[in-house]
Amino acid sequence: MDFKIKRIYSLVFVKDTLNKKILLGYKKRGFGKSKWIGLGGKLHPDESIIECAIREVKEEANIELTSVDKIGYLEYIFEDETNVMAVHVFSADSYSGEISETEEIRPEWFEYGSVPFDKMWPDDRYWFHLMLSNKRFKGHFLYEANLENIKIYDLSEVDNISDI
Ligand SMILES: CNc1ncnc2c1ncn2[C@@H]1O[C@H](COP(=O)(O)OP(=O)(O)OP(=O)(O)O)[C@@H](O)[C@H]1O
Repeated sequence: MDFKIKRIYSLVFVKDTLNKKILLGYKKRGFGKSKWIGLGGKLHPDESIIECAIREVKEEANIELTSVDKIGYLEYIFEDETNVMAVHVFSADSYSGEISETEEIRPEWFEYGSVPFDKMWPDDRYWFHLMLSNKRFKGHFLYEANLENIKIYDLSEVDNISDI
């Protein structure tokens, strides 16, 4: 039998909607090292996924989100791995404080048209346009064991947050 253990994560995209810019973080260590990613991380025991999103953004970029909107759900399966990553995706367009670099992440603003896909997780190319245009979506991606190639995937837009 093939048991999979689900690990739950938040993934937060802070947007400057006026200037059409998105905040990404250069991951300095750990899983996804040297990639540009959204902010976020593992759900801690006894916190909600929204609390997790807010905590991770504070830990990684030193800002306090004042609104978060749940916009997506993604599952990642890696060949030869027992863990499934279940990722709750959020967008946020208001915060307090000054964005600054932390031990784990170097945050930087990118114009919507200049997102560095070649230095990001390959699946981001599939759903980023949905996230940038405020669509809601869900999807599953099966990665080869090398963590570079996507073997199969599905992705769909959803109308309702409750369908995510
Ligand atoms: C495979 N394709 C992927 N595409 C897009 N984004 C991906 C991703 N895989 C992971 N992510 C995100 O990257 C962050 C890692 O978080 P990660 O560093 O592992 O968590 P956390 O900060 O809790 O860990 P440590 O405290 O360092 O152990 C987390 O937001 C997660 O959603």
